[in-house]
Amino acid sequence: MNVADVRKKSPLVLTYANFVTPQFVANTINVIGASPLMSREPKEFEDLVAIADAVVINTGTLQEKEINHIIQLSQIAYDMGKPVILDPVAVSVPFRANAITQLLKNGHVDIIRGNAAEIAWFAQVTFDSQGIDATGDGDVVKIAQKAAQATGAIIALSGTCDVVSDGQHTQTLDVNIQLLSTIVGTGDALSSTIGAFVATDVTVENVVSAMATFKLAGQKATNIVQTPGNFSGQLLDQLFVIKATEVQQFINESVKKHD
Ligand SMILES: Nc1ncnc2c1ncn2[C@@H]1O[C@H](COP(=O)(O)OP(=O)(O)OP(=O)(O)O)[C@@H](O)[C@H]1O
Ligand SMILES: Cc1ncsc1CCO
Ligand SMILES: [Mg+2]
Repeated sequence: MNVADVRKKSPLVLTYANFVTPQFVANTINVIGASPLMSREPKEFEDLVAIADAVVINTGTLQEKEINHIIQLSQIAYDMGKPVILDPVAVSVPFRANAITQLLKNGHVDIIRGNAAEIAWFAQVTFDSQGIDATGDGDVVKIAQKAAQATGAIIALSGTCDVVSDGQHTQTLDVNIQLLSTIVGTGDALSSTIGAFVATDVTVENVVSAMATFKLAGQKATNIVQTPGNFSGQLLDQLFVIKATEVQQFINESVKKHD
């Protein structure tokens, strides 16, 4: 889907959110024309997944007792035919690595969205990080392709250069918008935005469409404001008004295919 389709369909995105950024994530989903809902209560997962169009699992503040909950949530989504997007925050930290290993083994994930260091963990490539941030350097195209092949999921690697790969088809969007990395939660918001854009179909094209919409909104925001506090609000405003036609033009000009 493109952003016009998202506004028409208004998909309900169910997010198992961390406790740091749910307000920003919910607002992002709302302004693009989709419908946000957050829950961490297993007793209502069946009912919520039944009405959801996509399920996003963010493990940013996961606790041990919740590992089984996210596995259960991903299985319910799979059984009901709803796409699952995983945001594996700081996955290289041992407790998190163990939780995600269990989720991949016993649950089901369609798309993994993370920064370069997080995606490198799935590809078994060394990449420097500092907690939630990727700080290293590496071949992000190769990393995304390897991670897709290792997991069977579509990979959405974000950063200066965004990369989307299913292991065979790979597309990149290399546009530097420094202010996007100053707001904590832009990655979390992007993961849930991807949920909205793949609600009807899990495809590389739909993931690229979500990432391009987000990045172009960021670029337009930096033409208006140059500081993080104002940028955060302006990013939401630009996501609210962005047109599918201008995103398509941005994709035509800036997305490269590496097949
Ligand atoms: N230097 C950069 N230039 C351009 N875009 C960037 C840059 N850094 C991040 N982004 C964009 O910011 C958004 C969030 O990606 P990022 O890789 O920072 O996620 P993250 O590390 O998971 O963030 P968070 O943990 O704060 O949610 C994406 O749309 C990505 O394209
Ligand atoms: C700062 C932080 N800590 C755990 S989750 C999170 C938000 C970024 O994903
Ligand atoms: Mg993140």
